[in-house]
Amino acid sequence: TRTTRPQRLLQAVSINAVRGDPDSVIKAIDHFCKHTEWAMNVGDEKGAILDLVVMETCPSTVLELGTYCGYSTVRITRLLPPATKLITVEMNPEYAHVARQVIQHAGLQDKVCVLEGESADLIPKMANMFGIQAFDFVFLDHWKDHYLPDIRLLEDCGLLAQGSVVLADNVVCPGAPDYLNYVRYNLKYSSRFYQAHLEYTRVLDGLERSEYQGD
Ligand SMILES: Nc1ncc2ncn(CCCCCNC(=O)c3cc(-c4ccc(F)cc4)cc(O)c3O)c2n1
Ligand SMILES: [Mg+2]
Repeated sequence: TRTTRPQRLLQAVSINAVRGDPDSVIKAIDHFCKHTEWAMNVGDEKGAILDLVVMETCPSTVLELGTYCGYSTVRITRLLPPATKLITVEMNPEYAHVARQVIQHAGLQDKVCVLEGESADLIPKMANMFGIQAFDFVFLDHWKDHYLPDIRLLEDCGLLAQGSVVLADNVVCPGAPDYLNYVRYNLKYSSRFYQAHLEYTRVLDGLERSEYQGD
């Protein structure tokens, strides 16, 4: 039977990337997506903005919703100090399996926990599962119409604290209008937009950075 796109992406990583070298994994995926087959990774242009926001946040607890093949997981985790942990949620078991192998190829498996399931089901269990109070950094890259309900759920579960940073991918394409409206006009957030392009294309897109101001 035909391979899937994530399996073909993983093959490109195993052939072209150096084991234990996250930057070579990132380069191998971007090369595959630019020259062989488009895939919905955050990509190199938006990825550079993601890097900057992560570095300025210096988070010790990170949550990612929507792992896909683990590209942004590797981008974020490679910037984190040793003691930190990143929890990433993926509901598609096949994507999760590929992501674990991509993350392992990068040598980052000890800093990452790939959780399989729906964000709405897993978020309420996270405080107990991991003994955490709040997330310093959250990257939203799952169903675009789940961004708003899930940021509200994070608030209700007390998983956002003053200074927590939420970065959302694709706020222009495919778009998350209800989410943008909420974070831009709600006094609980200080929000700003980073104009960019849809990964590997010239289509306009962007990231929204929203800092939680506390209850
Ligand atoms: N609730 C829950 N909990 C956990 C979960 N884990 C996974 N999911 C489901 C996530 C399904 C993939 C989400 N990502 C996208 O749909 C996406 C799409 C495009 C795109 C596509 C075609 C175009 F023509 C233009 C742009 C570009 C992007 O950068 C995207 O990130 C979950 N859901
Ligand atoms: Mg995305």
